[in-house]
Amino acid sequence: VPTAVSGNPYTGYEIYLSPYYAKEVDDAAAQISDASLKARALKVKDIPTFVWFDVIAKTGDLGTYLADADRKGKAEGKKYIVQIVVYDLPDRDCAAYASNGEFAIANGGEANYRRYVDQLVAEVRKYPDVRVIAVIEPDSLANMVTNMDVAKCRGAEKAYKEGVVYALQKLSAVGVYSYIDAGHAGWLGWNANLTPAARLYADIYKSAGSSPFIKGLATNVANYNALSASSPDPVTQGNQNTDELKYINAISPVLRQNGWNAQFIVDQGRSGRQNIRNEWGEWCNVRGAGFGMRPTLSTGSSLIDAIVWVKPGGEADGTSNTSAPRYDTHCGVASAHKPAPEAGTWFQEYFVALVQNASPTL
Ligand SMILES: O=[N+]([O-])c1ccc(O[C@@H]2O[C@H](CO)[C@@H](O[C@@H]3O[C@H](CO)[C@@H](O[C@@H]4O[C@H](CO)[C@@H](O)[C@H](O)[C@H]4O)[C@H](O)[C@H]3O)[C@H](O)[C@H]2O)cc1
Ligand SMILES: [Mg+2]
Repeated sequence: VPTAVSGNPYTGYEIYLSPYYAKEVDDAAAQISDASLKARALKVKDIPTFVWFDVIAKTGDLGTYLADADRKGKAEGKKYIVQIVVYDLPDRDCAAYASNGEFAIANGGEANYRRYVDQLVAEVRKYPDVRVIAVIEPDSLANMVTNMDVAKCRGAEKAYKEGVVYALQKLSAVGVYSYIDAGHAGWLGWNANLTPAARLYADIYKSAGSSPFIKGLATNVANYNALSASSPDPVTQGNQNTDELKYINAISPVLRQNGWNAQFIVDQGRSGRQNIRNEWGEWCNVRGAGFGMRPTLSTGSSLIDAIVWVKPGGEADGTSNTSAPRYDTHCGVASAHKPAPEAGTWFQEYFVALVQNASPTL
């Protein structure tokens, strides 16, 4: 079994650029006629994002990316990281509709999920010289903290907890560094949610054997919050944790009290603009968002290993088609950019807006 580095797993490594996202951006830029806008759009190709494994059929692609990163690393005398999102729990996205997944608990979903994890692990095992960093199951455990009043979430509790622990154990055994998704300041940062959240995450960490490969938590995945806001966004009213740094500084000591010295990574892919929402709970294709802080290890906080782009900007959060099976009313609110395609599929107008609103500018 490989040995985990005690420090930041990002240090000394290049981050592999997802060919999947690079192609999406190339195709998007080809549709842009304005020369300046086109040039800015193309710059996004060089910014590392996470590859989302949202269906079991994509697990083979991990081997392709790892082989490519391995070849590049050996050719360039560099060491590469491939950033992935593990995102296929049965009854996925239990409190919403937009990202419901392929596996159902009622239809063998828990066994299918273990097979999905095993297939990812089999690919990782082939390429020991490439480092894999994984964000584990966006929204799932956060929903266990705040949405146990939703029947589908109550019904998913066992599958989510056992599934996440299984993924952590199996991925750690082949040297994958994991950051478990922990919602964001506007979700688990509220007083009522913070301590229950910290207790749950610490329990999961211990249940997974307290592996040193389980590095910590990932926050703000597919959300729009500032890392550190100069002035609080009005929607944060009532929550003293008005941005991700405040949320992290608040939850870190509670995690330590519960036996986990967790580190953090923070998604800033769509955080370039603040004050774009009417309610903090708005999450779907929020209009006015811009590409945010570029990925960096100069995070300004000893608790934060890296600023990252987890949600690839330009891939939709959910369809606005009210007759679609996965239509979620959150994708129909005033702040949601419409018309929008299905979650995960390319949303050209939204991508163009992210480029135009980028801060820092591209
Ligand atoms: O004044 N007060 O004192 C007070 C106290 C407590 C209050 O209650 C809190 O209100 C918060 C909203 O303000 C709620 O947070 C929202 O919860 C939703 C899930 O239920 C999340 O949605 C997910 O978002 C993901 C992307 O991030 C999507 O991928 C995913 O599909 C989608 O489902 C929203 O982000 C998140 O912002 C909290 O639960 C709730 O506890 C409110 C006020
Ligand atoms: Mg989502």
